[in-house]
Amino acid sequence: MLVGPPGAGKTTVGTALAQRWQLTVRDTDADVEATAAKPIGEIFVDDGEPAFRALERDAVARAVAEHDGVLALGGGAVLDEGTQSVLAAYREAGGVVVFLDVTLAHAVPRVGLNQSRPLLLGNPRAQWSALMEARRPVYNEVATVRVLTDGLKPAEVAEQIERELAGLRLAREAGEQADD
Ligand SMILES: Nc1ncnc2c1ncn2[C@@H]1O[C@H](COP(=O)(O)OP(=O)(O)OP(=O)(O)O)[C@@H](O)[C@H]1O
Ligand SMILES: O=C(O)C1=C[C@@H](O)[C@@H](O)[C@H](O)C1
Ligand SMILES: [Mg+2]
Repeated sequence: MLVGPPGAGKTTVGTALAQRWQLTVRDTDADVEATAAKPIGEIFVDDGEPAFRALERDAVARAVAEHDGVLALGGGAVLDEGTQSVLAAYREAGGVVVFLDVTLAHAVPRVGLNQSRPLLLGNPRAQWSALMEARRPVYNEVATVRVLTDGLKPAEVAEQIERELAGLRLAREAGEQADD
């Protein structure tokens, strides 16, 4: 499962990982849009952020229950307490949550002025910065591992995630042997 701020590359890297591992990727933003039958920007304008967050909460719970593959979460999904419990259960069951990290200087060119991110409208730089300052502790809290994506191509991020997963697997196996 990939979490992180807008522009971290959750959708892009999630797709790359799914291709590498011959799995499918599920993106909760796409699920919310399918449920609402309109783009995220329109949900925010027509129905407001609380309505979007309620759809997102359900989308994450359904995705975790139904999908056995790569999961990319919407950037703000982890703020919801119900979702935090779902993620805790996911980790408890052996699922790995990866915090795709990125700094402002690298995130802004990636998100650009794209109108599809309603929370960044106006001043994307200031909005992204404020949002990340508030969320960074939450991303760290819910994640099993953190991967800094600055200066890395999506394929290189995917390789770094594979290395982190291999390290985790070794640590878990060593822990199991120590328990025996
Ligand atoms: N490591 C990277 N290096 C350069 N560009 C990247 C990288 N990862 C993603 N991008 C580009 O940045 C843009 C945003 O990426 P993406 O949509 O995957 O981010 P996201 O984390 O899913 O954002 P959101 O939270 O808004 O869904 C895309 O144009 C993508 O091609
Ligand atoms: O960071 C956020 O709060 C968001 C990120 C996107 O993935 C979308 O879920 C939406 O634009 C809100
Ligand atoms: Mg995305």
